[in-house]
Amino acid sequence: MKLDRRLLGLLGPERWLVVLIGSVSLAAAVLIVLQARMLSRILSAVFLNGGDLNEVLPWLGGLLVIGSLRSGAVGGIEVISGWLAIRIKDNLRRKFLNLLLDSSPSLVQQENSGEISNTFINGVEALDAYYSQYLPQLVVAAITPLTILLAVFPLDWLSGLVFLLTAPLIPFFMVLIGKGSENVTRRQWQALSRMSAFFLDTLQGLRELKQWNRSRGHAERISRVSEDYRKKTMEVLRVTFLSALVLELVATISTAVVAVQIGLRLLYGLMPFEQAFVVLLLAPEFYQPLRLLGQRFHAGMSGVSAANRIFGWIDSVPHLDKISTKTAPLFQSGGVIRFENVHFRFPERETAALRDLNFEIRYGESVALVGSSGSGKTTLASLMIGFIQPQQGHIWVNQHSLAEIDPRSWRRQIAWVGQRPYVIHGTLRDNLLLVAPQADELELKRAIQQARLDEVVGRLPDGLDTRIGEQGAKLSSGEIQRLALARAFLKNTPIVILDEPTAHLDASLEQVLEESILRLCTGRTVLMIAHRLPTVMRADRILVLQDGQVIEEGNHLQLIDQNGFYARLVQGYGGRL
Ligand SMILES: Nc1ncnc2c1ncn2[C@@H]1O[C@H](COP(=O)(O)OP(=O)(O)OP(=O)(O)O)[C@@H](O)[C@H]1O
Repeated sequence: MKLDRRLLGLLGPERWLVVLIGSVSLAAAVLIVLQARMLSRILSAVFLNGGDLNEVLPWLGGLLVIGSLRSGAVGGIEVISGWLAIRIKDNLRRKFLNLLLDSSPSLVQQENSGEISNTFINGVEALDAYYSQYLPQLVVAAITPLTILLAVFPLDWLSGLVFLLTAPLIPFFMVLIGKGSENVTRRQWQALSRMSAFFLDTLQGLRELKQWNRSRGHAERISRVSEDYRKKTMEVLRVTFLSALVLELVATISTAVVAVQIGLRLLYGLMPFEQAFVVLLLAPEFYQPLRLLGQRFHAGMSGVSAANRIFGWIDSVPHLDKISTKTAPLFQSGGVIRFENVHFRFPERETAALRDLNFEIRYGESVALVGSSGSGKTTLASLMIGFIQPQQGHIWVNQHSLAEIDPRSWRRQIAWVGQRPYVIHGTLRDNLLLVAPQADELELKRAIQQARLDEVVGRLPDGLDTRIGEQGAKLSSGEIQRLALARAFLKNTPIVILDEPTAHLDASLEQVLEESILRLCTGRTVLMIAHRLPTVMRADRILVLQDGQVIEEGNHLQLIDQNGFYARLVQGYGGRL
C-alpha cells in the first residue's frame, strides 16, 4: 500500500505520537535482543555448565524485569496508537463538519445525503484501523527487524544474511496481493455507500412508498443492494485469507530455513550453543512484525478506500479556501444590493442557470421574482444569500463585493423562509432558539405571537417544550411554516427572503399566514419568490425571469401596460402565475 501523502498529512500536530511509537518500539526491540541473550545465557549456564539456582538467580531477575518492560512497551504502543486514531478521527470529523457547514447547500446535492452521511460516519471510523493498527505496525516493522538484524550480524553473519534475503519477501507479497485487494476494497466501500444511500432514501420516502404501495418492491431492491454488499465483502475476505496464508507461509518457511542451517551447524559443532540459541530465539521475533503488518494491511486498506472518498468529497466542495473574513456592512437606510452582469452556471450543467443579471434592490424595497419553473428564481436567491458565487459579474452590497465579504456575517442580516423549513429533532423551543440562541422569554413570546404560532403552542401537550420529532413529524405543514415565520421574527433581520412559504397550504391557512408575512415584510428589504397574484401585486417591483434572464422589470401596473410576458401570465392566471 502506498502511504497516501494526504493520510500522513492528517497527522498534523499529532506527528509526535508517531515519533513516540517509533521510540517505544526501538526500546522494545532492544529489550527483545536482551531477553534472548539473557535466556540463552541462563540455559547455557544451567544445562551446559551445570550452574545452580543461586548462580542464575540475578539473570532470572533481570529476565523478569526485561519481560515486564517489554510487555509495558507493547501495551504502550497499543495505547498511543489508539490515542492517535481518536485524535485524528476527531480532527477529521471537525474538518468534515466545518466544510459541510461552509459549503453551498445548492451544490451539496440532496441525492448524495446518504453517501455523505456514510462517509462522515463509517468512512471516518474506517480510518481508525489505518491509524491505530496499520501505521503503528508499519513503524514497528521498520524498526524491530532492523534492530534484530544489527544484533544478529555480529553474532552469526550467515543467519543475518538469511534474514536479510528473506525479509523483503513479505512486503513484496504484501504489495503484490495489495494491488488486487485495493480494487476489491474500493468496490466493497462503494457497495456500502450505495446501500447506505438507498436505505436513507427509503426512510425519507417511506410515506410515499407506502402510499404508492411500493414498499414491498422497494424491500426487494434493498435486499438486492445488501446482497451485492455481501458479495463484495466476501471478495475482500477471500483476498484477506489468501494474503494471510501466503504471508504466514513465507514467514514460517524463512524461520525454518534459519532453524535448519543453525541446527546443522550445531550438529557438526560449527557454532557455539549460546550463540545459536540467541539467533533461534530471535528468528520468530524478526518475522513477527512483518507478519502482523501483513495482517493489518487489509484493515489499513479499508481506511485508504474510505479516505479516498473523504478527500474526493472534500475536494469537490467548491470555494472553501476563499472564504473572506471581512465583515459585511450593516444593511440599513440608504443601502443597496446591486447585481452587475451576474452569470452563474452549475458545475455539471452546460447552460447557465442565470445570465446578464443587472438590477438593484434598495433598502426597504420589496421585490418579487416571477417566472416559470426552472427559470432561475431559487438560484438568484441563493446568490443573494451568498450560498453560491457568480462565475462572472458582481453582487455589490453598498460598495462592497459580496465575494469579498464573510458570507456568515452577511447571512446574519438575512432571514430566509422557504418551502420546506428545517426542523431539528428537539423541542419547539430548541427549534426557535436555533436562529437566536440568546433570545429571552419575552422575545420568544413576541415572535410566537407575530407568527400566529401561539395557537399551535397552546394545543401542544408541553407547550414550547414539546418534542416535535425529526423533520417536524409531529407538526402539520402549516404549523411548520408558522415556526419558520416565528424564527424570522425572532432573528429580526433587515433583509427577508421568502421562497413561496405558503405554496403548499390551503387557501384559509394561506390567509392566516399572509397576515403574518405582511407584518414580517413591513419595514424590511424583501426578495420574494412568488406565484400568487395578490402577493406579487403588493411588491414594489417585479422581476420577470425567463431562461435565467430578467426579461421584464417594473411594478404590476407598469408590466401590465407593457403587455408582455407578465401581462400574458396575469391574463391566464388561475391561482398560480
Ligand atoms: N443543484 C443544482 N445542480 C444543477 N443544476 C441545478 C441545481 N439547482 C437548480 N439547477 C438548474 O438550474 C436552473 C434554475 O433552477 P432554479 O431552481 O433556480 O429554478 P426556479 O425558477 O427556482 O424553479 P422552481 O420554480 O421550479 O423552483 C434549472 O434548469 C435547474 O435544473
